[in-house]
Amino acid sequence: MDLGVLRDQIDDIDKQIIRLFEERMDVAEQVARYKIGCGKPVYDPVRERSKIERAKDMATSSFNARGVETLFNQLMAISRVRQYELVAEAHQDNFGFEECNGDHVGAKVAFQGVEGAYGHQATLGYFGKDVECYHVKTFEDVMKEVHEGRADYGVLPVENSSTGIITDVYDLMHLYDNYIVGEYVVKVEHALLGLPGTEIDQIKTVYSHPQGLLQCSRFLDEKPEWEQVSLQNTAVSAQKVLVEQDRTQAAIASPAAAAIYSLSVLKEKISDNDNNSTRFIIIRHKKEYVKGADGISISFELANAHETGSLYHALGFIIYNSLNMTKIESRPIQGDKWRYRFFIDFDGNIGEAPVQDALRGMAQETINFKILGNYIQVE
Ligand SMILES: O=C(O)C(=O)C[C@]1(C(=O)O)C=C[C@@H](O)C=C1
Repeated sequence: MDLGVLRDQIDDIDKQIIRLFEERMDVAEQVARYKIGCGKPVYDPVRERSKIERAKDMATSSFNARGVETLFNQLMAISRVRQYELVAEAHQDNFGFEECNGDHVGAKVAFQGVEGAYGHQATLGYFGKDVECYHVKTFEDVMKEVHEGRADYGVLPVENSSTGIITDVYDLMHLYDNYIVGEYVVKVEHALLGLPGTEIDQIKTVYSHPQGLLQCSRFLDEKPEWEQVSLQNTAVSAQKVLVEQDRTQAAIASPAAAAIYSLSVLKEKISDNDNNSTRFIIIRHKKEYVKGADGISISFELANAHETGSLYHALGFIIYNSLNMTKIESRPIQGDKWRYRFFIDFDGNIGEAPVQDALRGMAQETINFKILGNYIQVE
């Protein structure tokens, strides 16, 4: 047996496959034009399922039947991507998002916590001083302030570099009709704060946001006798220590909070990770994006989540449009056991054709699809 001869045979077969593939794609384009004309959706799962069953039946072994299934799944996925491209050319649409200049002078901005919280730092860092900022109690309150129009913008933490995503905010982003218009990263430098004159040995109770306690777990592991109490916010914790005037209490919060609440820094830099940073999103009750926006966030659910390749197919629209996916998270869907909602970030601007094509494809082939926003990413 000669390898060269066998490879020549494979090359000949491949040539035929390529010719037939191109012929198939030509017909798929005609189907797309027909569908554009009558408004029929590109994706037809019933046709795809019956097509795959028939194709499998034509195979002569069970191994080949599985191969045919994979092959036809891919062929039809590629065919759909091309069809979506043609749909995008026929209907340029920004999914209701409008380009804006991002001017926010005089705007009202809501953040969660109290003055001196990391959310406050993010607000000042992103907007500067020419906005009117105020604080509310919970993340959901921020969502409501923005949704009901009392605030023009809201500021919410979504992710910490050491502990991962802030799950409550992810879940809320899906529930409220608000959109991400920007992001800001705050370097989190936790410190142990107490009343002036307090010795570390006197401490019995330490307050912080659950994330603050988690992010300083190595330091806290050395103090097993301390009671750890979670509060809404790091700055609320500092405020509590000031109000209660009890030297057995301490707070984990920022040095900025120490200055605001007249506390002393008993020990600085107690985070497990020196590079501890929190990413905040800036939200609005408007579908808008600034020129140069280069990051898109979306969320969706899969109708057939337990079918092999369903997530892969949804993500195929990002890959086939040569877009760079930067993040994927999943969250359980409340009340729906073992079902998940996916949150995906990828690079791009909503005005660009490949982005519109990917969005249109995913919107049609997933359920509860939402474009969460298009904004300028922070490195
Ligand atoms: O038959 C159609 O409606 C097509 O668009 C063609 C095709 C295919 O490539 O076979 C592509 C997408 C549909 O989901 C089903 C099948």
